[in-house]
Amino acid sequence: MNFFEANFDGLVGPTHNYAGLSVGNVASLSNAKNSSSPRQAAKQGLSKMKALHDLGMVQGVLAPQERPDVYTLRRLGFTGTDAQVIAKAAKQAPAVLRAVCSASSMWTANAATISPSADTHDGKVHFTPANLTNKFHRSLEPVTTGRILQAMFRDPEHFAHHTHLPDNDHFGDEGAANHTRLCSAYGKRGVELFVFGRYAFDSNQPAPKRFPARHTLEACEAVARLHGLSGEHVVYMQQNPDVIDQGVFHNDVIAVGNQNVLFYHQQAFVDKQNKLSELQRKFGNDAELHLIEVKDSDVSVSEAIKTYLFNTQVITLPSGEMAIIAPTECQESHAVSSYLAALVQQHTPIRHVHYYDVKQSMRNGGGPACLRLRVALSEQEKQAVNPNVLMNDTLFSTLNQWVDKHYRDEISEADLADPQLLDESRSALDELTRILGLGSVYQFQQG
Ligand SMILES: NCCC[C@H](NC(=O)CCC(=O)O)C(=O)O
Repeated sequence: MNFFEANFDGLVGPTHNYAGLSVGNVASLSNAKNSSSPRQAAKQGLSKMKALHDLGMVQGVLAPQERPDVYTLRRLGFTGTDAQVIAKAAKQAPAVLRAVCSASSMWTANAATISPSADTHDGKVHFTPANLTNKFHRSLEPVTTGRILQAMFRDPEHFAHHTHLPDNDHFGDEGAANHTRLCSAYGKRGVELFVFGRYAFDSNQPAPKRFPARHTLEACEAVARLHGLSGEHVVYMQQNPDVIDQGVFHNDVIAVGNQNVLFYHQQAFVDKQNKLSELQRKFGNDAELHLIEVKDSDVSVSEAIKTYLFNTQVITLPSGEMAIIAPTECQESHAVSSYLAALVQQHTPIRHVHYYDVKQSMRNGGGPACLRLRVALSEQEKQAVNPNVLMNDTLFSTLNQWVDKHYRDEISEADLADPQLLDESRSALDELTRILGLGSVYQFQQG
């Protein structure tokens, strides 16, 4: 049977803005309060999806969330009509309003952790939405994420959905941004590498001092249990606390893997040699495991953060060769573009580099890899996916027209208080659920 990896990219929502909400994420803080372009952001994302589709990849779309989140504002004590709730929040708690307007669900690498059927105890694909507890604006995502994933992967014969982990920092879970699956082939049992930032129940262990470690070991272990993974095929690695303190808020800012390639920075991990040996042992001998380590002397951690060299997608093309999907920021950096030009000449499976402009997302700290959620599927499982969410030429033009119809060219901080924005967002999403055949996944549709 044919197996492959499908990428589900987050469609950028109509309220995309720069609110400086993510302490520890350098780009988010440095672009705080700049004006944004939701229309351009959505189109940049769609162009990347279409480009991957055109490269012969299976590409899907993950719908955005309803923002502003007036339900959360009501839980926080703001009352009246929806317009009054927004007006009161704008006046009394502008920082809270900014948070409930975030379009952060676009970074679907944080939507969930997914284990393909070859790895799980019951031969189903398992999904656990990430609770994203560390940031208030992101903690609003998991319930709707779970509903959207269920509307995309409906068939219980093939897909098992779990509830997100308990909403507490002890089980802080940032999803697939901290999860990498290595395997000799997509249909073969792989090694699932879970990367965490700190130990929740042991304060003697290393932890960052300046910026938060969002993801705990205990969350990783819980997801591995829920998905029925065998201990012999799981590796837990701690992220180097010093790099978290420099702004590496997720592992996918400093490492990325695909099949038999792990591409990472010299400073990415604690106890690196031992952990890489464990990974090599658990990976087995079916294929050669390529551990591509980037040295400080080639690319510094700060250059990696600035360019998002590791927030690239490493994909296997239909030809079997691998390509790196990189943001144009990598092309603009001499150190990084020359590193990549040399890399594709070496003896690794990575043979191509493609650059795409996702600047609207990059300014909030989200590169190509943040924008996608990977799901390894068999042909039969793919047949069971809601077909309306899969990218093709028609869906690409339908979604571009939909963006043109509903999205603003520009949003600044003051616009978030405009009650019209809620109406615009709801009519856009209502139409989107019809385009993507999702049913009533949003709270405003549930009456
Ligand atoms: N995987 C990339 C995630 C980026 C995301 N940025 C944000 O939420 C910034 C939002 C703002 O500041 O407006 C985060 O830090 O979780």
